Amino acid sequence: MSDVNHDKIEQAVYSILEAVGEDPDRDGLRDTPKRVARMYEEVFQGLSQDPSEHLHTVFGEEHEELVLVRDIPFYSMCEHHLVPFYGKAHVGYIPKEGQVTGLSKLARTVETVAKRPQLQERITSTVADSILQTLTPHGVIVVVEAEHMCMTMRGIQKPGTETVTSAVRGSFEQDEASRAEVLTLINRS
Ligand SMILES: Nc1nc2c(ncn2[C@@H]2O[C@H](COP(=O)(O)OP(=O)(O)OP(=O)(O)O)[C@@H](O)[C@H]2O)c(=O)[nH]1
Ligand SMILES: [Zn+2]
Repeated sequence: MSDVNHDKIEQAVYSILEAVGEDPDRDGLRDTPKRVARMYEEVFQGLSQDPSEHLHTVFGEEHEELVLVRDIPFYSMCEHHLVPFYGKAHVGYIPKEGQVTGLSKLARTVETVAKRPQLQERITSTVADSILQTLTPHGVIVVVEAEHMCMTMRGIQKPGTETVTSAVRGSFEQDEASRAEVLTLINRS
């Protein structure tokens, strides 16, 4: 259930259009406040979800070695400028005691966390910590690569720059070899 208040968004968008010198009542803009309200409900739907809720599906499979889902595409909204940033997340973990979750659940966790006003660093650490707390694996590693529209279409205007963030938990923190293995697998084209 979403807590997004459509009326408030519509009023705010109407005011913004007025404030930039547009006529919010002209034909092309008349429905824009409603459209933006629907869009915000969609792109911020993660605010009403718990990222860990997806991870309770476990299979009891005794696999205590690496599971890596790489190249999970995501779209998020920069909390500073409310413009998109987007890219790929790579999620790896080493399950413990049969706590193996569904592969799609890792992508769902990324989706829930991304669909909020966000910082790339917080997406990365929230996904890692949700997996750590829910599945209590030996280790978790999350790498996120993204392009930020606030750095391309405005401001410093540097299209093509890519920001890479990582969060490393548990055994990956000490075990350099397994960390290197995951990074090699992530970068393999
Ligand atoms: N660390 C981090 N910074 C981000 C992220 N998204 C946007 N930013 C940065 O947030 C900063 C906000 O800086 P401010 O000086 O408050 O705002 P601004 O004047 O619009 O900044 P400029 O983008 O440099 O024009 C900028 O440096 C952005 O590049 C993110 O996910 N992580
Ligand atoms: Zn920004």
